[in-house]
Amino acid sequence: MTIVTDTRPCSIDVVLGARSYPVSIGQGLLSDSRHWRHALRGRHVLVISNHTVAPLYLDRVLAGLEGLQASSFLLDDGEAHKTFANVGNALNALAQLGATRDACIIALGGGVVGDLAGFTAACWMRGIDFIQMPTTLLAMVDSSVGGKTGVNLPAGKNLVGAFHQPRAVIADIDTLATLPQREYCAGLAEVVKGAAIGDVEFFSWLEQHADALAARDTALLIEAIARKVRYKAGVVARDETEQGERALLNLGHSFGHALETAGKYTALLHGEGVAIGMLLAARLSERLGMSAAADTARLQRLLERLALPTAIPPGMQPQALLALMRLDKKNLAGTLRLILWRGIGRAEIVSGVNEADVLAVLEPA
Ligand SMILES: NC(=O)c1ccc[n+]([C@@H]2O[C@H](COP(=O)([O-])OP(=O)(O)OC[C@H]3O[C@@H](n4cnc5c(N)ncnc54)[C@H](O)[C@@H]3O)[C@@H](O)[C@H]2O)c1
Ligand SMILES: O=C(O)C(=O)C[C@@H](O)[C@H](O)[C@H](O)COP(=O)(O)O
Ligand SMILES: [Zn+2]
Repeated sequence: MTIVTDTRPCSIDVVLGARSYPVSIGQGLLSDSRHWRHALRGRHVLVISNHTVAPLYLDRVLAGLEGLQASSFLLDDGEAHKTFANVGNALNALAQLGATRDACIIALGGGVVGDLAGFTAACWMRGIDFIQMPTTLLAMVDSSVGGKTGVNLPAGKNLVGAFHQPRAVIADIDTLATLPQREYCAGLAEVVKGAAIGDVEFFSWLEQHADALAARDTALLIEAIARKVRYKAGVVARDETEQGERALLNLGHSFGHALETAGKYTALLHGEGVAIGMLLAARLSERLGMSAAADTARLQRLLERLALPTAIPPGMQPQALLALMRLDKKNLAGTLRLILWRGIGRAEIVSGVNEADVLAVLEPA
């Protein structure tokens, strides 16, 4: 067993030419504005957060904005509020602030806040700066990195959006102290996803340390965040706008997004949908002769040890889930295009997947 004890801050670059940016991971980063204030170019700053996170951490950020014209815009909490209407409300807050083109939005919160704030930044005056300050594990390891921004429609997840990269990502792991355990575990699902797609050694490392990670060991957590961010940064640098390889980061998401939508964004957290979705993708891959049952079993065991759900919640109908999957953004020419699995560390984009095979894995066992 490898022993991990290093808790020093670290920084990982997302390399995208003139739009490159650092992802800083460590403790005490929000309170010490020397870590992020240099990324602000103009005078106007709008901090977008929500009614749960703002009472906990907004004062730390506002303290670092002294001397600037800053205000905040708060969302109600939850995935159901990642809407077009709220982008409109946030844009109005920018107008009220008198934000010029050198203004900056700071996204302080989880993936919902980050996706919506990033999209708002992409829209205001056709694009202004934004900084991601993720406060959930999921946002630290995934949504704050890579520039996918957007909102949901009643018809499905993330159907409207833009690629718009942040100027910096500041992941202050002190904020995780207040994160509920269920949300923490949902973030671990996106860590497992990275390993399942592209890093067999990382997958074994997660198996080795699953219990300590679930118990939030600080040094292991920093290492896990850094490894996942490094992996994602590499994929994004090679394929920023998902012309190819980046689609692999969607392992489990065609199923997962359908599950989240079917649950009206309240039954399952995003990471939970991804956990179940990865297993369904693994079972479908097995059915198509692409992967072995032993790999599916290893994936299921790891997810269970991280307290993640592995079964479709009762009452969700296979046909209804399939209908939602038909609207997934990866599909082309009216056929299903899914990310399937060749076993631990290897995923693949597969076009023209037969709907009968998908239905077979959606049926209750
Ligand atoms: N853009 C991307 O690449 C990308 C990647 C993955 C997920 N996503 C999106 O991210 C969203 C999921 O993000 P999430 O899991 O962070 O959910 P979330 O933003 O809803 O946050 C989860 C919950 O934790 C609360 N919270 C946040 N920080 C907290 C803290 N420090 N202490 C206490 N409570 C805190 C929030 O108020 C919320 O109730 C989904 O909309 C998903 O589609 C986007
Ligand atoms: O960054 C990516 O690329 C991802 O696919 C990361 C996913 O974990 C994330 O949930 C993303 O929002 C899904 O994107 P979408 O294009 O399927 O909406
Ligand atoms: Zn995701």
